[in-house]
Amino acid sequence: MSEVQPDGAVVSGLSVRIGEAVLVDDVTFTAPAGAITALIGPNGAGKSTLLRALVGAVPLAGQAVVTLASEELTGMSHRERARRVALVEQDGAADVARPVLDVVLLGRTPHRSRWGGDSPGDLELASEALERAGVAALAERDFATLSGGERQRVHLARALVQQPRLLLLDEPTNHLDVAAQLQVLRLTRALARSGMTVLAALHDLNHALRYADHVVVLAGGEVVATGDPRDVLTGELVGEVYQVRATRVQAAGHDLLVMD
Ligand SMILES: Nc1ncnc2c1ncn2[C@@H]1O[C@H](COP(=O)(O)OP(=O)(O)OP(=O)(O)O)[C@@H](O)[C@H]1O
Repeated sequence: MSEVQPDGAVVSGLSVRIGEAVLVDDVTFTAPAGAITALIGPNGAGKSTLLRALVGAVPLAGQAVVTLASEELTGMSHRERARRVALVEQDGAADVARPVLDVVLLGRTPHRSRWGGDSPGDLELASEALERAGVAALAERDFATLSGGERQRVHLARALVQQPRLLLLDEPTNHLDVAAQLQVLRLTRALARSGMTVLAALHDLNHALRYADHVVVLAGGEVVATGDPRDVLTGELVGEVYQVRATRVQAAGHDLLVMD
């Protein structure tokens, strides 16, 4: 499905410049609600920069407008935006010497009054998120002692308790073993099916083909294609964008890309 739904995210004319360098160049696309949009493109294409720009972590150049469910995100305070948008970064903070549960509860910060502590509802959300991310057994562990894959899933749990409408994932399967990759991709699909707008930078094009409903292809900071992954991710386009030989095949009932 790739038709535009009004309650998704609409990004229009988004650019990021640092000094003379144009990292993201006048990017326009839609991420439909209730769907996973895969953001793909070679190393250095601008994927992480774009995701960070959507949470206000890097300044925008020019006249960008970003709306989510018809509300304009650009111009919102950090706190207002954080109630609506969560980002799980590729290598989130690693050296936090606090129990995992406390790290996950940080996701409630934008919803809390300035002086409020953790409510029973917050604790319930945190334990549910730890369960869904497959790391409930780690709740009492010191976050700094976790493996890369465990940390990544705890960061995902933190993003879930933020209860975002728009979930941004930067390489969510990066440090994960194959079983954990599938668990995270299936969880992501379930979140999208429950109405969330998910925008995920993915390196594995076969994950994009299998799990994404919509794809945005970025190269050199520009959008070069958007649409249904099965239409967009042809051998020809992938070959051109990544400068490889790519062929689409069918195996075990799935579309697959084989690269050499
Ligand atoms: N502070 C900076 N100053 C100049 N260039 C930068 C800066 N930060 C990032 N870049 C460059 O911007 C480009 C986009 O980087 P970005 O991390 O967004 O790419 P990406 O698509 O996420 O890459 P990857 O797949 O390798 O994670 C890269 O060429 C990077 O070197």
